[in-house]
Amino acid sequence: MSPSAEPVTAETGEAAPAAAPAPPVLSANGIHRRFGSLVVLEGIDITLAPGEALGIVGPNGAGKTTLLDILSGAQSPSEGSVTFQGQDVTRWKVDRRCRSGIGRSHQVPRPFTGMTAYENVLVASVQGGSHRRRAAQQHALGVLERCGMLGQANRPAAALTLLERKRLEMARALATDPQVLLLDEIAGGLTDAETDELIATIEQLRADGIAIVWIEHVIHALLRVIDRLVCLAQGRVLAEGEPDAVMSDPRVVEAYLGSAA
Ligand SMILES: Nc1ncnc2c1ncn2[C@@H]1O[C@H](COP(=O)(O)OP(=O)(O)OP(=O)(O)O)[C@@H](O)[C@H]1O
Repeated sequence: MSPSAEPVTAETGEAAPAAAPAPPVLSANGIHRRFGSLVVLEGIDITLAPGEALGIVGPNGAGKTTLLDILSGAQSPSEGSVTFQGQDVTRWKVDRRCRSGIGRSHQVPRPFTGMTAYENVLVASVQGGSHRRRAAQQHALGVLERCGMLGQANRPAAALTLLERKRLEMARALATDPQVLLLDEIAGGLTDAETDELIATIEQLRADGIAIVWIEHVIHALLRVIDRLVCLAQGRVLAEGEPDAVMSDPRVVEAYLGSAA
């Protein structure tokens, strides 16, 4: 046996070439977004590997939600493209991207308040997923269980606590069977104990192989889950890479926390 850590080929005994990294499941390529003369995003390139958890931070107004809107199809870029599983999906609307495997939670949960938690997830399961009626019912119950919401299945959405509404928001996104889940400030306003519960759920989704893009101001929660971090400021990528390194980058400290180290 070779003492080298490199794999060797049987025929030649030479080191085998390293396996190529998996192509990104989702990428934003040269994204610009303008509203009239206001430039909100200016040449953003990001990639998400299969099963990866990518965090996005940045000061208020940096363009984070606009970028998530462009990834989900809620907005079109002024320039640039979005690629999902190797396909250019830039012109695809939200519903088509959703059915194809891009799920999204919103900063402000938007359940149908007159429906129960179960009915909310069922609607998402039927409309966003590819489930027929009976399968959709089973699927909705499974998703509620995955999000720790089975006990609240029959409660009206309007009667849920903040944590439960956030869980329901995630469940509605999951009901569409996403391969990529886009989370927009899901931890805001929760207690530490509630944040722990939410993180456990998100970690389980990761363990199930779902890739995640997570925008968050609650940095300590984000850092417990993500593999890689991007900091946006004034519509540009200010820093990108290993999360702790990005958070201690002096440019990030100055831009995001508002004070030089
Ligand atoms: N529809 C719009 N028309 C005009 N300006 C907009 C529009 N949507 C967003 N903006 C502006 O774009 C900038 C970026 O907004 P965005 O919501 O993407 O920032 P953000 O980083 O998510 O901020 P926050 O952390 O406060 O949620 C802001 O200055 C905002 O006012």
